[in-house]
Amino acid sequence: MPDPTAPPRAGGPRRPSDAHPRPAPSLFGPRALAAQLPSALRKLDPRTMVRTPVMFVVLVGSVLTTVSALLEPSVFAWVTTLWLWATVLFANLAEAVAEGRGRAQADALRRTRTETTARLLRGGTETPVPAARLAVGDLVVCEAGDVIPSDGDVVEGVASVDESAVTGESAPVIRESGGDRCAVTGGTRVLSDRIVVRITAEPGATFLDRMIALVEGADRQKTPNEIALSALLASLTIIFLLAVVTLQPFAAYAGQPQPVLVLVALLVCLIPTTIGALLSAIGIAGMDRLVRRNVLAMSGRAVEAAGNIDTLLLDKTGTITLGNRQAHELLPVGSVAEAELASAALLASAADETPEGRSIGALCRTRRLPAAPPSGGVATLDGAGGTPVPFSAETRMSGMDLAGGRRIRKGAGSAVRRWVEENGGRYDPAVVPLVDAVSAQGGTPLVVAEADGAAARVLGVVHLKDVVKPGLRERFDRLRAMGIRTVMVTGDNPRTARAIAEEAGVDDFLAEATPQDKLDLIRREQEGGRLVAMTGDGTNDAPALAQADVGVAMNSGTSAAKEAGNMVDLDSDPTKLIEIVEIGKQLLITRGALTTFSVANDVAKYFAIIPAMFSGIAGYEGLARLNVMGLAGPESAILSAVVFNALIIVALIPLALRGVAYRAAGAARMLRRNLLVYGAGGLVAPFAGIALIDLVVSRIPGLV
Ligand SMILES: Nc1ncnc2c1ncn2[C@@H]1O[C@H](COP(=O)(O)OP(=O)(O)OP(=O)(O)O)[C@@H](O)[C@H]1O
Ligand SMILES: [K+]
Ligand SMILES: [Mg+2]
Repeated sequence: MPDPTAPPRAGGPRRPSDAHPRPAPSLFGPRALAAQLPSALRKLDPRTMVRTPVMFVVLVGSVLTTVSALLEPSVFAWVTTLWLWATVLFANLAEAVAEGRGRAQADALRRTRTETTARLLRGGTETPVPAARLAVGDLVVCEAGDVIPSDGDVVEGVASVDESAVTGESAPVIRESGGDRCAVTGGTRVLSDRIVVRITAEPGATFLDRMIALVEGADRQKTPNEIALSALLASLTIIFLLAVVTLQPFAAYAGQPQPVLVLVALLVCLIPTTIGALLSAIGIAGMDRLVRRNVLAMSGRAVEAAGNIDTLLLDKTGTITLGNRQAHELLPVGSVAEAELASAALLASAADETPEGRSIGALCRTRRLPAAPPSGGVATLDGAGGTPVPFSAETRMSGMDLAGGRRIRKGAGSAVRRWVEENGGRYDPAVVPLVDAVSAQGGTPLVVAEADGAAARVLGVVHLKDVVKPGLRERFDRLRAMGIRTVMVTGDNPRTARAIAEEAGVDDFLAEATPQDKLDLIRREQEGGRLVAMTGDGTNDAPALAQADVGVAMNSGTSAAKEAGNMVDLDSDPTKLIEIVEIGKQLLITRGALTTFSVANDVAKYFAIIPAMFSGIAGYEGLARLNVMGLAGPESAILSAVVFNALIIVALIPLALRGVAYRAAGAARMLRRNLLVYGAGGLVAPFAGIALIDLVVSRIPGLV
């Protein structure tokens, strides 16, 4: 058995710092681009392309120009056609590169998902079965050295577990039955001791499977913002399509109908191909940036919401504190002897599988109190037997009804007070200062009381001690600077809550909160139009995690919490939300910046092509004055615009994947700055770029 008084490690003292993000596999060099060429070619499938309407139009255009080049071959026709195909390919390349990074990680994860044999426990005997045959509810035994065959909850025992296969963190963590640290992940390895695990995942639907699907983007769906933007881009495309089609009668009237090739080139230059090509890559890259910080976002929608969070709710135990509340001292009330209190506390914990319950036995053992059980189990019932009353977050009590009629309870002061009074007793006022003293130190007081036939009475207090995670204050200060309000919610009493809230530096707290209260608090915030993030680890946090716009479950928490949230933090660091918010904001800003750039870009290209198309037509000499760039000739101008339009996609892939630089201060100011930089840049870049390309293109023999 690990020493229960040893410093806890579960999700704990890993510094809540700028933990090093996982290194990104090779970035966007020419080699990385070339490596993704095959996947980019595979994406030419029209069924895939049609999901991006803008690029689908370019694909159709490329087919049209190919046909026209075949019918009326010329150097101009073929070179332009080639560059139109390149445009489509570059768009696919952007997406392929973005996905490629996840794929490398998925491969690495797959390698850890080796074939394991589980030790299935049935009727007290063990049978070896392949992990893939385990069903939900099966019990399996895992001992030191065993790979845990599937996800589950520890129902018996305590063990240290190496979770590095999943989290990348080599320090072992404690997993134990009963509390908020009972969940184990398939593919991780038990380092010491023996645990019995109840399987909670269907084969093929384990956490590791989900993680692989996630980093691969297997079931990626467009987010609401992406859908809205796609719709906007699609309507712009239709408008320009109509504009280009109606141009033909004018040109014909002027005596120079334009060839299909030129019309397609014009259309492709006008529609927002840049953002159309990069949109999905931007979204994938955002998810990928989270993964590299050990956060698994189950949906892109959650990442977007994170960019706009107003309120962050944090659960106290296990999230703000290390989460291993341990019995630290026994405070008998009045004339009660310490041994009497110890004996009652032990009986009340005899069947309490929570870490708090078990720690009471451990305390009595280290203090060598007479009632302490010799070893192993928590307490013996002296053969008397009894009915355990398990702990629940609703009642905030646990205890035992002994066969002889004696009933013992321990729990939160307010809960035990009610119980004592309901059982005809008087809540001894002498216990109040004891409770307050424990609370003032940020500890959790558990009041112990008994009822034996006659009136109930209070015996004393068990001081459960917990430690606030280091380094939280500065991180909450940073959240405040980002305009995010932090609220701690806890089932503990208001005094304890206040002490911990002050020590950790949160803005506000809610004490004596039941799971329903947590849920109501989130709903209230949301009704005010605020977006709420919640960080939690316990089963009783699950409803709140599900209700929150961003629900970040600690990996150290229960499976219920991990199922309910839309993100899992593998480092179990409550302040990870800072990074999550930054990545969300960066995603939104990047998308906005590139959309601005793309549209501004297209406007500029208009001035390159229209004068070229109409140049040389009698009666339209005036348009030639619009040829501000002084391009060599109509063909060269059109081709240069098409080439620029294609190259700008490749040039912006790194920006789309890396995201625009994000600084915490003033999101509104940043937005304004970006509009200026990317809007003005988008207008100017094509003029310079097209003029330069024109210099090269006009030298192609046979073009003009
Ligand atoms: N094993 C136990 N037996 C009896 N009472 C307990 C036990 N564990 C906790 N309590 C009491 O119940 C209260 C609520 O505990 P719980 O762990 O549900 O808090 P919570 O809602 O998860 O909040 P947080 O985790 O943020 O502290 C505690 O403050 C304590 O007084
Ligand atoms: K374009
Ligand atoms: Mg909790």
